[in-house]
Amino acid sequence: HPEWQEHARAEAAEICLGGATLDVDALRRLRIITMVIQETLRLYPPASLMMREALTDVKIGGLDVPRGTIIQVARSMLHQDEDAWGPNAGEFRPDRFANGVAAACRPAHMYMPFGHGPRTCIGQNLAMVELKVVLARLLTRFSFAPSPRYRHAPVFRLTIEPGFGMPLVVTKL
Ligand code: HEM
Repeated sequence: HPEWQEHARAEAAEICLGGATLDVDALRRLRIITMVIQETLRLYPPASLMMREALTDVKIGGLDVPRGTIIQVARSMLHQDEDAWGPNAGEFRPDRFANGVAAACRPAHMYMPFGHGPRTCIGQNLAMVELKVVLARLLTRFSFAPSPRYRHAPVFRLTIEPGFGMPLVVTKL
């Protein structure tokens, strides 16, 4: 999606002007980069399975779930459900997050790359800061394109990964 790479680079260039420190205020202003990260974590949630054990007998909708059952939910199914996200759920459209997660899908907790509830990811803010800093710094120095050898084949190992690696053509700007 070279057009989004360009938008993200323009934003990074403006905010990192003259090697400016990426402090809290600067990170907050990286709106396009935040949307690009959110959309990437939607389509390819690295931690793809959510697992929960029923501690008591419980009824979920019309389903009787006995105590001790392990329930696994595939995050990518929640993240691509057209009822929640609309007919373009399968497309890479970072602008769906322009007005926040609550406006991007209904109900809002259908988006959960970092999990949900009391055991939600403790490192999510650190992860978002790292991703924003690394992307902003790299985008102002280099441009990226997939190598002709790249084959799009996401696979589930412990996390969702590119099945045959991620060879890139990196050009110094
Ligand atoms: C993009 C990066 C990351 C993703 C997608 C991610 C995703 C997740 C998910 C889905 C869970 C399970 C939440 C649940 O069951 O509801 C989790 C738990 C956890 N994550 Fe992350 N995580 C990321 C980065 C990090 C980082 C940077 C740290 C630490 C520095 C971290 C530490 C943890 C810990 C300790 C838990 C267990 C929390 C608990 O059970 O109470 N994660 N993460």
